[in-house]
Amino acid sequence: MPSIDPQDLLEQPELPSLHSLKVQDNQVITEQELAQDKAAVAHQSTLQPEPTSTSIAYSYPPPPVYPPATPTLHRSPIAILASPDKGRGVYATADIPAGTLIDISPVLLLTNEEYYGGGKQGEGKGVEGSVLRGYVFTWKGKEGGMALALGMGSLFNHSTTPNVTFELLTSSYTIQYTTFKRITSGEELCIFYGHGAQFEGDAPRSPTVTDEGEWGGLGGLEFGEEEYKRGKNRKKNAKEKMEWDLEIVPFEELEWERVTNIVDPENMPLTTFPCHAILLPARYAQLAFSFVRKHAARFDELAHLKRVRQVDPTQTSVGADSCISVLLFPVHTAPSDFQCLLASSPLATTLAEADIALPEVFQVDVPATIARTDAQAEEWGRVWPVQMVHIREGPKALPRAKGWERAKEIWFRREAERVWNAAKEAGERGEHPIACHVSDSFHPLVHSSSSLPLSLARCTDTRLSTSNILCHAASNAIDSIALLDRANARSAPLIPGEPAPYLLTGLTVFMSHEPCLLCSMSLLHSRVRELYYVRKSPGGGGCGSTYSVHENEGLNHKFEVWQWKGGDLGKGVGVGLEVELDC
Ligand SMILES: C[S@@+](CC[C@H](N)C(=O)[O-])C[C@H]1O[C@@H](n2cnc3c(N)ncnc32)[C@H](O)[C@@H]1O
Repeated sequence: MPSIDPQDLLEQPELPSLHSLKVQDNQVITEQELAQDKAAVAHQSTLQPEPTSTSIAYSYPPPPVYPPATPTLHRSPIAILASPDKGRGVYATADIPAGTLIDISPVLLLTNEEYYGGGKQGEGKGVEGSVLRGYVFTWKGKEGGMALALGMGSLFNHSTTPNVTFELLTSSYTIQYTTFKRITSGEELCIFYGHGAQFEGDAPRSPTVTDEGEWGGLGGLEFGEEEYKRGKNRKKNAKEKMEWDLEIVPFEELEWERVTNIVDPENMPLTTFPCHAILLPARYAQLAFSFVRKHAARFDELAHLKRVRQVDPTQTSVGADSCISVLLFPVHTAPSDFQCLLASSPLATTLAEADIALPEVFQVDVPATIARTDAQAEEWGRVWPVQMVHIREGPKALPRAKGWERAKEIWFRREAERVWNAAKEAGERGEHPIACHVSDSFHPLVHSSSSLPLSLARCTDTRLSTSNILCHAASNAIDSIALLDRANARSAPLIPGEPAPYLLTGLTVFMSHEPCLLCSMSLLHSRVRELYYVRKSPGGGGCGSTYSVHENEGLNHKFEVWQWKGGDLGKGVGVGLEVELDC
């Protein structure tokens, strides 16, 4: 455990807070070296430790031998396992993305008096002489002294190439641990105790950070897509790459299809229903309208249609100069005795007075909906003249999306692969093979194929291991986001106008399988922006299979849902995990 605190070193150079301080190699440390050391350790807290040739070493006692695994009730995908040479260690039980807050440990403060037992530093009196020497952090709060992290926080081992950073939060008396690289399942989670950390039993060494490249920080997410690599290699400069990123992949070429029952009105095919109509000389039209108004169940049923159609008089037996067809009633709502009513109507009387026989009523198919484009109006108008209302015209109309930016398309494919593999791994661990990942949403202004949205939570179903039927993957993910929010660990949105962090507002969810009805409702209540799943869950899915929670008219939030249709192309996404949802 780092018994050295960056602030402490900076503020109290004469009293570096080492528990067992020995000077290695060089007996004398120059001020310059000390300053370098302080800067290097301070830098560690900003995830950028610098290699140093420091000769300070901190001696840690060897650990006792522990059982292979220590039980713990923990929400992060981490476990306490015996490490080959470091006692116990903290290990990832699932892939954890960079930037995931994995633990918040409360601390127990010890005064300097208690810690040093009234003696001097290095004398080994008091707590310093106990095994806790290897566990305390130098506390930088106003109280000073030492802090013992309770729980998981005391179990992170040291590495010169750590993957977890920590922050001492003096106001809440906690320490927060956050991954700063992507961690694969099974990997040990280590922090950096400080340059010069020396473990008893180690051969004397001059600690150095050998692989600077390992330090990625939050911005250094790797990007493994073949397509991207190919594209990137092809593109010579930043401008070319940006253009390549922003090229639009048309909807028809995407490996995803939208799960929706809502038909896009502009692409809607012509549908019709039968209507009763009558052929009349035009001057009697008003009488026909009055008749319809008097007897129609609902007059507005035909509001999207023009009520009359011009007819070529040479084609009719009515024999009028201007002849029209007039719509009377839709067949399905016409009064059953309307022919009798018509025969005794003012229209019939007036026609008789003009010595015109009452024309026969005939049936005609008419468009079932209003036209939304000029093309629809023209095509459908040949069936029967139809009203038209443009929905995407005028100065405020947004241009219609034709597809996704290539970078976005690559991201979605990669996330589909990741969530599918996470589900597979969960299955191999004996869980239900279902996974759910939550990320910031893609925005072409701030993201590119080499700077993709940040992943915020990666969870799998844990119903079996927790014996808790509520621990579905999506519920676990919603919980993880709530954990981040409780810790105030989410950053403000980068894009102006984007919602501030609140539940899953503005976030994108990837799932291996369509969520069950319960999880679909949880996602809806969480105000999720969009959901992408690989496989449908025909037995109990709530976003397309048994129900479409995401576009239910009666609910106060809607979100887009897309399903992977890439089949088993690529890397086997969508193959081999049949899941029977039991709810
Ligand atoms: C904070 S504890 C870490 C948890 C500890 N391994 C345990 O089982 O309780 C620090 C102790 O772990 C051991 N340790 C941590 N990092 C180590 C490393 N890189 N090599 C050897 N031992 C290490 C040392 O015994 C040290 O005193």
